[in-house]
Amino acid sequence: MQWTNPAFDALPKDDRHQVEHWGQDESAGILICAGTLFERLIAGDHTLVIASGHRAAQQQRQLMQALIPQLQQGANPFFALPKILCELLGWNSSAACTRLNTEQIALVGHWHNQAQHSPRTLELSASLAAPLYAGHTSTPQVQEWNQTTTDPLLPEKGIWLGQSVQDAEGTIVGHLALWDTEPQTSLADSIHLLQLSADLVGAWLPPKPADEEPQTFSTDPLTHLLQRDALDHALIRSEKQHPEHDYLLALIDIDGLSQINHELGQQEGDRILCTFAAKLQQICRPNDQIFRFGGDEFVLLIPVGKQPPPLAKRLDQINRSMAEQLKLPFHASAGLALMSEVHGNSDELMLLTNSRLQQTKAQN
Ligand SMILES: Nc1nc2c(ncn2[C@@H]2O[C@H](COP(=O)(O)OP(=O)(O)OP(=O)(O)O)[C@@H](O)[C@H]2O)c(=O)[nH]1
Repeated sequence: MQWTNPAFDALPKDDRHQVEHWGQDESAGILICAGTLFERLIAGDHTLVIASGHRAAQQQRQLMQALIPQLQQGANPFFALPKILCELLGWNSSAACTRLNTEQIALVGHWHNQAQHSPRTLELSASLAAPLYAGHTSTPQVQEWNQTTTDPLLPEKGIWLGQSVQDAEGTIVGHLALWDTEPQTSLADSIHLLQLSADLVGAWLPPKPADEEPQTFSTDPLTHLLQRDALDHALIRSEKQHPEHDYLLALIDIDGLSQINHELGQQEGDRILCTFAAKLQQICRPNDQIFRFGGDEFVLLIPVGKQPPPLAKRLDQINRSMAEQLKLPFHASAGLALMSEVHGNSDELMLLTNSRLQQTKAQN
């Protein structure tokens, strides 16, 4: 048997002998040598030896080591992954988006030039990822371009890789992307890691409860958020899951929307409602639920792990970022309460959050 292959030739002499010897021995199917995994496929008289890149395996391990602890601490995988992928693969930019509705996606994680950038809502039709959402495909997309594109994130030229994220039922719920003007990394390694990341996120997303009839709920035409009927349903479900699982309910109310409408017009009021809704969505982790409860009221229903999430701090950040973005004074008040405080009674939970909201508003 003659062994010819640049990768094989690059092995130290002793390792080459070991691989050659193993290649002729038909008893064992796998060899690990010099950190590389060799696998043998036999078809008739022909033997094909496949070496799985040592580097790919290392990158996969590093991905798990970086991502899993963050997931355990309650991080949103869509927020965490772009930084992890850029640092592992050496690309300049990465994004992880979730589908908001048929026209919009939420840019949840955005790592660019070694910094995390703010979440925002993007138009799906302008994104290079639009074809990923059009068909139920798990095939990655590769695009190279030399002129300005419609995608607001992309530079004037470069290479873009995109991979859809599907939930357990195969529904496309978002995508991951990498781009760079001149990528220095192997495209094959990058695609491979992007696919693995998408599979991990898909597996991490909460499964839809099997014991329930699928139900459709109305969405609010302005913000595309679920409404009161869906909140009632979610509260009954969380009531049933208590006391094994606790939930944090937040009732959030934009202060002075009627004044904004009066001074700046209804359209500006609408824009503020949509921007605020998108920012609330961006702080939601995969198991969190968000609803538009009334005109200027929103509700978050959040499963609580070992500790309640730092929601009050996140809402403060949203207030600051709204004021900065709108260049207007902006404040939304919140009343928070745990299901365990009211012994699993969701009606009382709503009353408690409402009274806390009123207390907070009275102090502002
Ligand atoms: N632009 C816009 N305004 C809305 C919408 N739905 C409700 N509103 C307005 O939101 C305001 C809600 O009134 P209030 O409950 O008094 O709230 P507020 O003016 O924010 O006052 P506080 O909540 O007490 O701070 C009303 O003026 C409604 O017209 C909407 O979809 N778009």
